[in-house]
Amino acid sequence: MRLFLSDTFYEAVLSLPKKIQSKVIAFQKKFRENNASNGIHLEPIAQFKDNALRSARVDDNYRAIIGVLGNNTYHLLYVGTHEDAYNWGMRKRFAWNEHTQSCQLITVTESEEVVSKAAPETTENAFFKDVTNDKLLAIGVPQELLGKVRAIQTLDDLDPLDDMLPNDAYENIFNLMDGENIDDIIAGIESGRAKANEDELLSDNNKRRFVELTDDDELQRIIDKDMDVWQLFLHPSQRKLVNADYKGTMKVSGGAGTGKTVAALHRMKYLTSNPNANVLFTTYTRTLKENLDGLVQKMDINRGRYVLNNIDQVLIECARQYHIKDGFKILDYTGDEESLKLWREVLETEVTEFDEHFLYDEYIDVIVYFGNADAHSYMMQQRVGRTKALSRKQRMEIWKLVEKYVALKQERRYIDRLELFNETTNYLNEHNVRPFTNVIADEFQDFSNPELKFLRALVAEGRNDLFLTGDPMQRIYSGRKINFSTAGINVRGVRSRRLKINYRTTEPIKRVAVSIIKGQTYDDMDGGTESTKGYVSLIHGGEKPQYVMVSNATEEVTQVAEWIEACKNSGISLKDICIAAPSMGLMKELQTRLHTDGTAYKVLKGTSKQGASDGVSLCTFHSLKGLEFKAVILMGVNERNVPSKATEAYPFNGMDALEKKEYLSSKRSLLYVAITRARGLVYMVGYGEPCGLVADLIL
Ligand SMILES: Nc1ncnc2c1ncn2[C@@H]1O[C@H](COP(=O)(O)OP(=O)(O)OP(=O)(O)O)[C@@H](O)[C@H]1O
Repeated sequence: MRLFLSDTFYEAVLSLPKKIQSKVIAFQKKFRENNASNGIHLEPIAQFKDNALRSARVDDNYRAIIGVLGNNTYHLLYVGTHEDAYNWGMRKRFAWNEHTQSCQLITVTESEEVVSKAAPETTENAFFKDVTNDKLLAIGVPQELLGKVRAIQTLDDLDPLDDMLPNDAYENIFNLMDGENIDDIIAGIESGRAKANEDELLSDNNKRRFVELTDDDELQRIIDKDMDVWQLFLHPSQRKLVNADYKGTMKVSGGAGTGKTVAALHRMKYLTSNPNANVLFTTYTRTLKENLDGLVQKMDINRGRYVLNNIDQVLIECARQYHIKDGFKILDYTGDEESLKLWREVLETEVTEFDEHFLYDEYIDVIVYFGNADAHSYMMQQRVGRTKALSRKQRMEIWKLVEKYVALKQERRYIDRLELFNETTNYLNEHNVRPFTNVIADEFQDFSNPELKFLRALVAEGRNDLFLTGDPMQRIYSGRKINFSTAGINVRGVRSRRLKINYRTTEPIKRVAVSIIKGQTYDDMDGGTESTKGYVSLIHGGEKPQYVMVSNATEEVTQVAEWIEACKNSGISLKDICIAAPSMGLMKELQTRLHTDGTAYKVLKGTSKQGASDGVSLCTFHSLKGLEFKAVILMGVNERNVPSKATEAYPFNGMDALEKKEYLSSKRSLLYVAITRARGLVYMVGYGEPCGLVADLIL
C-alpha cells in the first residue's frame, strides 16, 4: 500500500491540539498496517459528491478524509472534527490529472451538484476564444470546469473560480490572462512530469502537494520536528531550481513572497549533501541573517558544511584570515563621520572648488565602486549615476586630492568599507584562494558592485558556483546600482529564472502592492528590465487593504489602537501584529498609548528586540524587510513621508532630477516591501496630504 500526505492534510494536522495530533499519528500507523481493520472504518459517505473520497475514523470525534487512487494508493487529504471533515469532504472532488501528472482537488459549490461534462460554445467576448480545449486541458483545467473557464471574459470573472479550480490550473489561467504564452506554460508543466520509466506519483508536479510517507514513523518525525509546509512541499518551479546542477551561476528573482528564500534554503540543503561542501549562505543585513539562522536550523543541515553570515562579517573574517589590512579601522559613511573628517583635513591645505561631501561621493561611488587603481583608469571611467559633469582638468585635480586622502588614511590606519571589499577581492583573485565551494546570496538587490565582485571571488568559477536570489522591486537603498556583468557574474539567458507564485499575501494585498510598482521600470541589474508580469497569489480571498486619513498625530494613534483591538477580537495574537512607520520618531506617541492601554510591545531595531517577546512589534519600514506577520499596520503614510511625485515641497530640496527619480523609486519600493510583509491584513493611516501611491484605497 502506498500512502501520501497532502499539504491540505498537513496544514489541518498542524492546527489540531497536540493530543489529537498524537492520535492522528497513531491512526496513520494503523491505516498503513491494515486499512480494512474495523477500527479504521474506511468508508464512502453518501453526502460526498465524489466516490474517490472516503472517511476514516481517527477517534470518536475526529475523522480523516482519504482520497483513493486505484486499488492500493491512498492520500491523506484532510482531518478535523466529524462535522468539519464531512463539510470539507462534501465540497471536494479528488482526481488524478493525466495532463499535469498531479492529483487535483476541485471545490464544488452547493449549486454545482451536477457538473456538465460538455464545454459550452465560446462566446465572442470570451478571453480564451482562440485557445483550444486541448490546450486548456493541458494546463490542468479539469474537464468538468472547461465550460466555466471558457465563459471567462475578464480577470473579474476568474475571481469566483479561484476557490473551485485546482491551484495549479488557477495559476496557469491567471498567467495566461497576464500575457504569458500558453505553449511556455505547457512546456513548464511538461518539465515537471515524470520522465519515462519514472514513478508518475513522484513527478515534480505531484510532489508540490503530495509527499509519500515511506515508513510508519515518517509522519511522526515531520510533526515532532514541527516542520513548516515549505519544508515539505515545493512548487515545481522551486524544486526544479534547487535540485539541479548548473554549469555556473543561477539568478532567481521574483516578487515579494514568491519563496525565493525558501528556494535558497533548499538549495543549501541540496549542495550540502556533498560531503566536501563548504557553502556560504549570505545576505546584506544582519537582521536577515538572524532570521535565516532559525530557518536553516529547521533544514537539518550538517553544520560542518556551511557558513551563514551577513556579507560584512564574511568580509571581516576573510580579511582577518588572510591578514589583509591587519589592524585597520573600517570607515563607513552612513555610520561614521570619520571619513568626512579625513576629507576635511585634506582640504585644509588645498584650494579647490570641491567640498568633502562631493569628494567622498566621487571617491566611493566612482573610484572605489569601479576599482580605479590609477589616474589613467579614473580618467577613462564612466561616472554612472553622478550628475555633475567633470572636465579632464577637474578629474586630474580630484585624483591628486584622492592620493592625499589615501595617504592620510594609510597613515592613520583607516580603510573605507567598500575599499576593503576591493582589496580582499584582489587578494583572493591574485592568490587564487577560494574559501567556499558554493555561494548562496539572498536579497541580491541590496548588494553593491564591490560586494558582488567579492562574492564572485569567494568561489571558483564553474559548476554551481553562485546561487543568487532577490527582487529588484524591493531595492530600498537608493543609489546602490549594481550590474552583474561588471561584477564578473554571468546571469544571462537561462541563468536567470523568475518565481511567480506568491505564497505569503492574499490576492487583495498583492493587487495593491502590484499597483504601487505597476508601470515602473525596474533594472534587472544586468542591462535589461525586470518583468512585473505573472505574479499570482496562492491565497485567494481576504480583506482589501485599508487606508484611512486622519487630522493629526493623536487621531493617528487612536486609529492604530482601534485596529490592534480589532485584530485581537478576530483572534490574531499580538505577536502576529506589526506596526511600522517611516521612522521610529513617528511612533513615540503610539508607545505612550500602548503603555497606557497595557498593550505589550517590542521594538525591532537591527538585530535587537527590546520589550515583551509576545507583544506587538514596532519598527521602521526599512526594518520590515524579510519579515512577515499576519497583520501589518503602517503609520505615517502620507505624501511627505512616502512621496509619489516630485514637488519642491518636502524632502526634495537640493536633489537633481536623477536623484529625485531614484529617491521616489526607493520610496515606492519601500511601501511595496512594507505592504507585502502581511499575510492577511494591511491597514494604513496618515494625516496631511494623502500618499498618491495608495490614495485610491481611501473610502
Ligand atoms: N513551497 C512552499 N510551500 C508553502 N509555503 C511556502 C513555499 N515557499 C514559500 N512559502 C512561504 O511563503 C512565504 C514567503 O516565502 P519567502 O520568504 O521564501 O519568499 P521571498 O520571495 O524570499 O519573499 P520576500 O522577497 O518578500 O522576502 C513564507 O511564509 C514561506 O514559508
